[in-house]
Amino acid sequence: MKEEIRLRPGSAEDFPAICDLLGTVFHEDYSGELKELEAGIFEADRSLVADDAGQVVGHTVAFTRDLTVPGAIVPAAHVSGVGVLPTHRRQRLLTRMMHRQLREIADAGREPLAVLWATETSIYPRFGYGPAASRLHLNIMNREVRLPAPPTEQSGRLRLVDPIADLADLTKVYEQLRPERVGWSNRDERWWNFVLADLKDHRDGATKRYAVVHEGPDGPTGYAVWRVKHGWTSHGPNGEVSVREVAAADPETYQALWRFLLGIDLARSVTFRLAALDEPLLHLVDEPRRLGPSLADALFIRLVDVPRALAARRYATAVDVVLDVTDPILTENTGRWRLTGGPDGASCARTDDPADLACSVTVLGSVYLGATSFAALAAAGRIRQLTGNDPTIAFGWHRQPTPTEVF
Ligand SMILES: CC(=O)SCCNC(=O)CCNC(=O)[C@H](O)C(C)(C)COP(=O)(O)OP(=O)(O)OC[C@H]1O[C@@H](n2cnc3c(N)ncnc32)[C@H](O)[C@@H]1OP(=O)(O)O
Repeated sequence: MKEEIRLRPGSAEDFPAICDLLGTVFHEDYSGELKELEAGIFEADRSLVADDAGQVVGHTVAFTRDLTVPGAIVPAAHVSGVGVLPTHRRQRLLTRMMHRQLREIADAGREPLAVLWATETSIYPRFGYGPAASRLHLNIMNREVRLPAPPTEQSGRLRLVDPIADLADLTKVYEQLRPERVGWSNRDERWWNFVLADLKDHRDGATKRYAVVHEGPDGPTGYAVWRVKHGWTSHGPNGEVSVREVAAADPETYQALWRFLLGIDLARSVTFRLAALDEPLLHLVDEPRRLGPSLADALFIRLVDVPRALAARRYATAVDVVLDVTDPILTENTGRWRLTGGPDGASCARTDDPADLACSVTVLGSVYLGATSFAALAAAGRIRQLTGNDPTIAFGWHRQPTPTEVF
């Protein structure tokens, strides 16, 4: 009789087989540079493999990182590297791996949240992950948009740097901004290397990565990272600038960086895949239409420990609401929870009081970052509002999340 496929913790010895599996499921070559890069962030003790008689046929990993949420930085399991071999699909291996991984995260007790990027939007809501942050993909006709003229008295200047050699400047800015930027993850040296990696296979004929730092009187106030793909048509130059990341501490820096990126010579388009839904550039150029925005999903959030997660973030206004939550996987989350709090903090505890609204744990994931409203989900029939006590405003936040990296 065939043995059941068993789930077991991964180990350093499994790493080559895991890379082979990721290469097969993501249709990418996971040998060479990419394998080395993955090795730098691999957490063997948080990887989970499906083992079919000694063959790795499924995998997932949870990276140990923190995530900025409204008003706080919270430990969040960053789930990634999910795949099942084509020969083993639709046999519930993903389902088993997701259930086990969530149970392990919950039992370890470090992280009240899990977060991921999905290859297909429909995969993860069934496991309690709600789409919590969207992004804009900008495809900018750079010659068709104008920014306001720069101020005559500029306090800063731009300096071309090497993204790796001058990492200290980028890190300084990133760390200064991170507490306020919902959707940002902490980056130690390993993660900076991962994010800024410049694999030849990923360049698609473009240049290496460049970076520019905006230097103010007291040090760096922002940076941008990009590359350019050379292009030429019968009309002349047709280069494409591909922006990886822009971070700016103030409006002058933001304008200076975008003026620079949109003005790169010999380029006729600028793409930026990780713009926020309320990206300030939309309010800066004279022709926002020419930014060519299209909507895409970004972060999915899973509340692993509902009361701890709800108490960890802050709320835009005072809130006192009883939520009736359903969680078929981590059943300890199921039941009624009273959330009280506001802009200075919150607490959440079990209650027998009647509920103001009833929803799934997936819905709580969707509203957690303040980007999706309870009211919109109620209008879609995803929430049952049972009383007039509607927490939509309290759960909102003044800025949309700004996802900065796909992990
Ligand atoms: C965070 C990340 O790493 S995202 C990366 C996800 N990985 C990929 O996209 C790589 C390519 N795909 C795969 O490796 C696999 O198809 C997986 C991992 C997505 C699914 O693995 P499986 O073991 O086949 O999933 P499983 O059998 O547990 O299916 C569970 C349910 O999800 C559904 N489902 C599975 N894959 C998909 C998909 N790609 N799109 C939509 N629904 C899906 C199944 O239909 C099933 O639904 P049901 O419970 O109603 O019957």
